[in-house]
Amino acid sequence: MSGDVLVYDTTLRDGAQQEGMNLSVADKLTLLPMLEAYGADIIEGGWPGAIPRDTEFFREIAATQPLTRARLAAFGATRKAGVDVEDDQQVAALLASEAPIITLVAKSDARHVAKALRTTEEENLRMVRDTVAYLVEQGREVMVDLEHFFDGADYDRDYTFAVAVEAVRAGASTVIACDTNGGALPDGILARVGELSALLDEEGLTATIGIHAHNDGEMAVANTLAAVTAGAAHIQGTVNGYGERTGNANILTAIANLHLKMGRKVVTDDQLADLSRVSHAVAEIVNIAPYRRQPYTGVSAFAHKAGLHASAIRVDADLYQHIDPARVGNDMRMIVSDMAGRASIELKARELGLDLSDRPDVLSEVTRRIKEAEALGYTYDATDASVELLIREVAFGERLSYFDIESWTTHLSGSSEGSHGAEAVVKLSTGAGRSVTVGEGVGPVDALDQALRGGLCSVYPELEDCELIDFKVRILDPSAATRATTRVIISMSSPAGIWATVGLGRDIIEASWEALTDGYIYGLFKAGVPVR
Ligand SMILES: CC(=O)SCCNC(=O)CCNC(=O)[C@H](O)C(C)(C)COP(=O)(O)OP(=O)(O)OC[C@H]1O[C@@H](n2cnc3c(N)ncnc32)[C@H](O)[C@@H]1OP(=O)(O)O
Ligand SMILES: CC(=O)C(=O)O
Repeated sequence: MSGDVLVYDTTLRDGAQQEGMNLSVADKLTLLPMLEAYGADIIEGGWPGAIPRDTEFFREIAATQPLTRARLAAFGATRKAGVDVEDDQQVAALLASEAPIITLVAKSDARHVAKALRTTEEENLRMVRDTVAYLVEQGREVMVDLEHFFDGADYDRDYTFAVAVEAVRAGASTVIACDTNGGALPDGILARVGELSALLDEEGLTATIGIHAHNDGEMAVANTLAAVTAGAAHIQGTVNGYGERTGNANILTAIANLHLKMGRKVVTDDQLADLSRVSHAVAEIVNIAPYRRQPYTGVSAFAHKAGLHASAIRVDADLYQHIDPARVGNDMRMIVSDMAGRASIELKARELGLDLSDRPDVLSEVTRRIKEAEALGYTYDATDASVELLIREVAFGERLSYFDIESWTTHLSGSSEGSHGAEAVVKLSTGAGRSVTVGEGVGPVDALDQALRGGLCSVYPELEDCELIDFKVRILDPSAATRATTRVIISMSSPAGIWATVGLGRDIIEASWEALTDGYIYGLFKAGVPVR
């Protein structure tokens, strides 16, 4: 354990219970170093014996021993009612997993014992006792997830607490109070965890108390922190809060709050500074787009849009941020929009490497043009490349110039049987002369892109590696039907990075053409090609 609260990661088990998440064995193996990187002390790998992929995962780990620091936990249930623990196939599978830690889920709500297990309260206590004692005898560390602990305690406090005591008496190192249905509030968590801690003391029992909180009331992180305040020294959660239904406590947010706000050294400073990278890397592997507004690690977590904020931030960044974003590996960003003031533009320019602090005329002109353009329908929130082209144009008195477009045309051919594709012709001139290029594509924008690339790449080979990776269309005034204004945002990538440009037009082709030409201009600029 790096600090005074142990971090137990259940991304690979409870995280994988999220709707739409489907982790292969290879995915789980790829995620392991990421979970270790942010400072997980224990990684729960899944439920061997229940889920064939998890059985395979534990086999792989036993064979390859990939963990460098964290310990591995296998998750499973207590023995079945009426079955000897030695004969329970799922308990046997937990042992076969070779995981040094086994986390058992035990019913701790009397209603679940009656309705879900359909057994007696006494038999459930025996199931807990037998399974914990047996696994401890076999040399495993055993932790017990007290399922529905908080709801159970509200219904029949004595029974819920009796299950916890039974687990500790049988040898469990840790009992985890679970808010399985995710509806608890911090006050209740604080009280119940405090009572559990006091009860274990009264009984002369020693065990770590843990917390496992679901997010159904959007309280999972708050509840986790409340439990720590009440004496929990083991927190469970998942990267980015993945998990069953609305998810689990986001372990990254919980760690950042504990470390930076509550003075609990849960991970090292270096691990803390890796939180943002891990959040995004894990999102890539599980194939779920990162949540931009995720606290601490989201790309918008330290992004400022309002002009008034920017004007104060220019003097002191801490005036409008709750922590220094670098502590969690994130960055402050300025967003330029019609809410910008001159300070926003100055800070954005600084981000781009331009000092405009003594150019009030430029700041005013860019601000004016941004507001005017946004009123027409342009958007600059997510199109930094268009913002940079505009700032440079105003600051240096002319647009970056690599080519002149003489004309472009495109047409789509079709018949009653459907569309047959599109063709475009682009006539342009560069320093190397005039060219006329034909492009063919699946649609008119694709054809225009092919023709433009064709004309440019022969002169600027730097564009060979540049590709169009995303294309978003928005009709701004749909009530105007076919006369509506269309906005297109195009994203491009090259070895130099990813950038986005915006175009506006009376139709999708005109809007795309503007975004496309700006995209290539920016690509040439990013590649360091000198202007004409
Ligand atoms: C709160 C949580 O998120 S816990 C984690 C939940 N995760 C999962 O359920 C994912 C993996 N689960 C599975 O693959 C399957 O549900 C299995 C293999 C565990 C069980 O499958 P099946 O044998 O077909 O049973 P089924 O899923 O229908 O019902 C669960 C059984 O476990 C019993 N059970 C539930 N909790 C416990 C427990 N803590 N201890 C012992 N038995 C339990 C139920 O009473 C039920 O028994 P029954 O078959 O005699 O009615
Ligand atoms: C164990 C578990 O996942 C829960 O109670 O929510």
